[in-house]
Amino acid sequence: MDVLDIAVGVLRCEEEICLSLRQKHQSHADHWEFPGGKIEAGESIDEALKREFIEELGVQTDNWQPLIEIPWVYDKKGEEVSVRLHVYQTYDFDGTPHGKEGQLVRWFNQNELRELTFPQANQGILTALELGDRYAISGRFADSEDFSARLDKVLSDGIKLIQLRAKGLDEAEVLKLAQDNIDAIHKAGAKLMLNGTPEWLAQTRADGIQLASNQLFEYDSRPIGKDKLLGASTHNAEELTQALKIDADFILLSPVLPTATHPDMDALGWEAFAEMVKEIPVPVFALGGMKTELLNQAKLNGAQGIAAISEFWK
Ligand SMILES: Nc1nc2c([nH]c(=O)n2[C@@H]2O[C@H](COP(=O)(O)OP(=O)(O)OP(=O)(O)O)[C@@H](O)[C@H]2O)c(=O)[nH]1
Repeated sequence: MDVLDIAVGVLRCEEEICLSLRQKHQSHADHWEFPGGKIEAGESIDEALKREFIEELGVQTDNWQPLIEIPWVYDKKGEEVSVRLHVYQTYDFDGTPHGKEGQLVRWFNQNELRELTFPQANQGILTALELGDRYAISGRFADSEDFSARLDKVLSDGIKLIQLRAKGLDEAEVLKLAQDNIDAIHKAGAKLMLNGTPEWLAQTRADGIQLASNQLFEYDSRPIGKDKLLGASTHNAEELTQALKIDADFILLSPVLPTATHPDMDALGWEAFAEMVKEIPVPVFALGGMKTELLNQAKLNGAQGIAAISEFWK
């Protein structure tokens, strides 16, 4: 099947994002979209974005940075159409965006986006915009006071996504840790993922659950509501497929590099990681041997960012 390569641009101004409403004669009529369009033969993604923003919105743009790449297959009047959305973002533009093709163009605050109707493939873009590029997983701690102190350090480092993982503790102890620390996490504008079950999640104000790879196969469909985040931990193609089947919002793929936490597992390496991520329409964090200085390399290989225990949990 031929794949249509589409350049998609997230134009940002402080907390706001510029969207266009698709018109009656287009597919996905009356859905909001990030402006963009098909990449023409011989054009780079950057050139396509600059051209589309002049043609559709009358603005000059620059400094486009990659956000996420989304492979998707749409059904168009009974025929399968395969697209690859190359999603980039920028804050750098000149002029006032307006609908040059008669379309409605509007700025929305980022936290209004979940209320709007988008083409289905855009779910991964919304998640990519909401999650940061560093995901801290809790490691060792002596007691609850020590946990809070280490968590404070993570938050003061500006990390916005944290997983509470405490394998030695029972349900009541994990839930208590979540309850005792959730206000500090939310105050810092961060989100808490529980390494646990949907039942645990229901008893807390945590923002989502992170399912271990073996848990993924306990479900045939998404085990929690859309108002919470579903993270899936994976190591191979089979687990990735299952993660998508149960509608995970984002994925951890590991081990990318050798890691002391799982010395028995072979590392994937960046090349295999990038190949696998290319097939995934939601954000994927690289895990295993990750260090802050590898963040750019992770992004170049298609990752949302890096996840780590020892690098972030000091
Ligand atoms: N520009 C843009 N396209 C998107 C988004 N999400 C998404 O699935 N797409 C899909 O990517 C394709 C965009 O192609 P286009 O903008 O050049 O073409 P078009 O509207 O004339 O396409 P059509 O032939 O599907 O009506 C469409 O199939 C569209 O549904 C998005 O946020 N922005």
